[in-house]
Amino acid sequence: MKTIALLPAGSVSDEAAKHLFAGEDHMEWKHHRLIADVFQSTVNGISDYSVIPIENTIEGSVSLHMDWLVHEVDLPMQAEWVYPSIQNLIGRRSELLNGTGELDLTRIKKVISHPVAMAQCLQFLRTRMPGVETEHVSSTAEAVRIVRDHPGEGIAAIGTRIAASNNGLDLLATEVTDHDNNYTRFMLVGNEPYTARQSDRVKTSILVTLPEDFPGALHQVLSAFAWRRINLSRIESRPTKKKLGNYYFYIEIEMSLDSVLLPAALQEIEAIGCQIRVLGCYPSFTYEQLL
Ligand SMILES: O=C(O)C(=O)Cc1ccccc1
Repeated sequence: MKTIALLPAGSVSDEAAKHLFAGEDHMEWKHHRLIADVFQSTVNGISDYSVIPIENTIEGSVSLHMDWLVHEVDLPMQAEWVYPSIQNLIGRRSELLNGTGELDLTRIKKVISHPVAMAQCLQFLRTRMPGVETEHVSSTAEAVRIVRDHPGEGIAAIGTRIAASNNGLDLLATEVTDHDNNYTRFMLVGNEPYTARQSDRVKTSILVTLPEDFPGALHQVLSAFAWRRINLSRIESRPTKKKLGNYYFYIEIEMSLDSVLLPAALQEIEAIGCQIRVLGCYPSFTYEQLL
């Protein structure tokens, strides 16, 4: 049996996780309100894996979660997959009717949601509810729960269909994300390899800290991959949190650590004085692969 820690039932993470483990029996789901508690559950051995949203088509990196993976916990990455998030505006229809019985979204005083979900719907909010107050909460599922528990206060949530139905609320508007092709990338982290499915695409994620006072160090790092024709799918700089102006680079490599080429490239990078931390080597799944 596998135990998975994740955000609450009805969150996008919940939908996405069911998708990765579709067809698996004997799963136990441990839902947590806060992403910190999701991580902690796996660190403490209460769950085998944590499900972490790490990147979104519109918002880019979910920096808070990436930083947790780097600074707060040491849990290897075991699988990544993408999932389309479809967001909806959720509330109580009966509280928002105008004199002629029509739904009037401008009666909504405040919209609450997870910051990534909110960012996906900003245009919608701006055009349909100009000037509406917005507030971030820990997940879309939590937002819907708050709306359920505060009737008559003019609050609506952005969240999933399933969360609306779980909480007996109405879909005030469906599919309210500003762009189609709105995907979120999720990472499964934990101490055991993920073996439920195989993918022919295997990636390796590393953190590279450059030596100080070494002009052109980043160029050398990149060239170690370039001349071997190793493809990189992401490179991002993040503060080390130790000194202002010090950064590490998060790099995703389209190659397994078991290959001949990649360990050689990493050795070359270490030889110029860089520090490397391998965050994981894992299968990568597209949405279609998991259908
Ligand atoms: O809040 C949720 O439902 C989450 O799982 C986080 C999230 C929010 C929006 C897109 C993807 C993940």
